[in-house]
This record gives sequence, C-alpha cells and structure tokens, in this order.
Amino acid sequence: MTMRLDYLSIFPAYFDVLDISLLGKAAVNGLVEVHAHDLRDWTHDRHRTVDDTPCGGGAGMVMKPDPWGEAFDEIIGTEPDSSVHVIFPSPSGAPFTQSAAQELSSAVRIVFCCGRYEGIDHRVIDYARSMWTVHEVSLGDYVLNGGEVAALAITEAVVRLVPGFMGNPESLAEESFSAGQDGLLEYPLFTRPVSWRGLDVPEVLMSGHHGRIAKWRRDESVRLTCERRPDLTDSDFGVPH
Ligand SMILES: Nc1cc(-c2ccc3ccn(Cc4ccccc4)c3c2)n[nH]1
Repeated sequence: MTMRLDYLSIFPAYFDVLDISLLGKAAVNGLVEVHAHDLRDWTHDRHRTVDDTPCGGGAGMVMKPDPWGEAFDEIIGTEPDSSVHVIFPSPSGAPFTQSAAQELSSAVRIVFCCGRYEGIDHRVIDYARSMWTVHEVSLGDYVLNGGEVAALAITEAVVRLVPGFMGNPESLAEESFSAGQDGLLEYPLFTRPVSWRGLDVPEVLMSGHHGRIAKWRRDESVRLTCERRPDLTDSDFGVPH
C-alpha cells in the first residue's frame, strides 16, 4: 500500500530533499509518494498575500484562513474522511513521540500544514478537525520559525517505520525509544579499528562472550538513561525496569 504525503507551505522547496536519500528510494519503489505545494498558489491578489494582522492586536502576522481552505479543497477534497491525517506542527502542540510515529506509519494519507509567521488562523485547524484526523504536534521545547523542519523530522520518523521501507527491520527493534530497548537509551557503539587515536574498543566487546557483551550493553543503557534521561526511569525505583 502506498502512503501519500502532501506538504503545504510557503517554502515548498524545503521538501525537495525528500527526493534523495532513503526517502527517495522509498518513493522510487512506490512505498511513498510525495507532493509539495506552494500555499501562495491558492491566493488571488497581485502580492499573493497569505498573512494579515492579528485580530485583537499583538505583534507579528497571522496566516489567513482562505488560502488554506482552498488548498484543502483541491488537495484533499470537500468530503470528510477520517483516514486522512492532517498534521499541524506547532509550538503549542502535543509532544511528538515514537508511538505517534508508529501509529502514523500505517496511515494511507498524511498532509503536513506548515505554518509561518506567528501561526495559522485557528479556524483552519477547527475546520480540519471537522473533516479529517488532526494532530497538532510539537517537536520539542524549543522555538522554530515555521513548521517545515518539524514536518521533515516527523516524515523521517514515520516513513522509516513503514513496512518494507527499512532494508533491515531488526535494526528498528533494538533502537532507543522503542519497546525493544525497554525505553532505555541505546548503549555506545563501536566498530573497527579496535584501536583508534589511542582509544580502544571496550575489551568485553572483543571477547566473543555473548552473555558478558549483553550484560555490558544493558548496564551501559541503564547508566546512560539514569545520567541523561532520568525522566525515562521509573521514579519508584530510580532504575528503569
Ligand atoms: N517544536 C516547535 C514547533 C515550532 C513551530 C511550528 C510551526 C510554526 C509556525 C510558525 N512558527 C513560529 C512561531 C514561533 C513561536 C511562537 C509562534 C510561532 C512555528 C513554530 N516551534 N517549535
């Protein structure tokens, strides 16, 4: 089944990058199809205006609802369809998580609405909620200038989980933030040469003793998680279970 991805933005060139790398391959073998659209194509004035001053005053500009509505009509349609997922990256959205990526990886259609300025007229989101399945998501607690970078990050997190996309699905199981690692951070990785600029690969990893190697890796995951992500540890016992 092919996943269709649409991107609505005043900077559609952000999404040219999706034609290369892993994503390009997925597009080639028909797993994913990507369509980027310039929101200004749905304006009708000489200046192709997409923004206006905020009602109620305040700094900056707000994106007008009209171009979004006309773009929705043409790109998605005018009939409600809950199988279409519409994503609005937003600083005030719910944190985007690996489980959200997992859920979205089975979607048939995802439309990314990339805002700029101070954001999009809220009626656009309300209208979208009345028609499709809407996700207002934040990438993290830092401020971006628009939704495009978030849309690219979410795209990568989702598409790599689409069945048949990753050459080696086993590598997905072992990753951080996935059940396979019990929600622990990934242990440090090494490859050849065994000695590099006076730095050596931990001996245990060269021992060929799989039990010791597994223990070393788990201990490292626990140590790193407690050090860097105490929020991921179970507060009752202080150590992830
Ligand atoms: N995690 C995350 C997401 C965003 C984000 C997403 C979409 C938009 C659209 C306009 N802006 C600029 C903006 C900055 C601050 C306050 C309001 C608007 C955006 C920022 N920033 N950080």
